[in-house]
Amino acid sequence: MPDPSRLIIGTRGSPLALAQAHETQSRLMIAHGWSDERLPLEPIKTTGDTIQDRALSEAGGKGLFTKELDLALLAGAIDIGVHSAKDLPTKLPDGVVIAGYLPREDVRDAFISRDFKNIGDLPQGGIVGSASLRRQAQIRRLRPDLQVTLLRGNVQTRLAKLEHGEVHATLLAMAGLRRLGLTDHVTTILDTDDFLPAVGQGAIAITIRTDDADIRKSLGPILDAPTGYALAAERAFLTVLDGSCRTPIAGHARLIGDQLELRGLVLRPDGSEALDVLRRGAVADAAALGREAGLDLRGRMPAGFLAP
Ligand SMILES: NCc1[nH]cc(CCC(=O)O)c1CC(=O)O
Repeated sequence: MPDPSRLIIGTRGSPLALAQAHETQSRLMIAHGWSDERLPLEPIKTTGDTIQDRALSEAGGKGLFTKELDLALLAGAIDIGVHSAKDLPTKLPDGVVIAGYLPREDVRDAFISRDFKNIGDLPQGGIVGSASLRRQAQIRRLRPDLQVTLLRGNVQTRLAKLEHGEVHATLLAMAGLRRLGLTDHVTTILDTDDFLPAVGQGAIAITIRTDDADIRKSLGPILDAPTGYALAAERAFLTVLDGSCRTPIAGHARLIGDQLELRGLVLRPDGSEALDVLRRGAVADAAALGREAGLDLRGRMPAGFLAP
């Protein structure tokens, strides 16, 4: 086993990002018996962290959260990047690859409200806050009468805005709430059959320099193979459909025995139309499964379905 004197963990500075970096750090400490001094955290501010006034889909999308970490990795300022897999673009810069994923957390979304039990219980014309096109479109699909407003900021900020009555309800990933110890706020957990998560939701991806065999080896014991298969299918699915980050897309794969099952969904932003796909296949063909599911959906889409 390679034994670097230090393995620098790059992370964003948000509370959720730091929680994920700490989880990575403690898994490495346990796996190798290393001290935390050998696994320093290096918080890095990203462009995405500084944009608060617009939807990120307008400002340039997912890469805004990862570019600075990619550059730090390539410059050798950090040895690994810890990311929410959900926020990682399908295409990473040359020289950066995903080494793998930590065991996946809860993939589901949570409905959170002070006064109402679930989406169906919200009053006519009620206000739901979410910055996610996927959540906005699925809410509109279920309840065309609701008003959906942009609710940005980190998880704690959004919960505070809900508390102050800015919106009747919001949706957040269970994974983030669990990692932050905030599950007390959850009103109802939404089943994946009713509300499909984002590709990668609940998974932590670790990026490395492509040629860094030693670091890759050090990560081996903490990476989770089943999560890797599911994410290979989901990310291949997203890659086929990823013409625009303004298209609401959802996708979730899970292992059933040695089979992988993938559900995918694309919607019009106003929720007026949705197309879904369900595929099963061998784990070994995870990426092909995802690609075929994406191509299937693409073939069924009416012209103009994918936002430009
Ligand atoms: N885009 C923000 C983001 N990125 C990852 C998570 C939560 C953790 C996860 O989904 O893995 C969140 C917050 C949320 O969607 O509630």
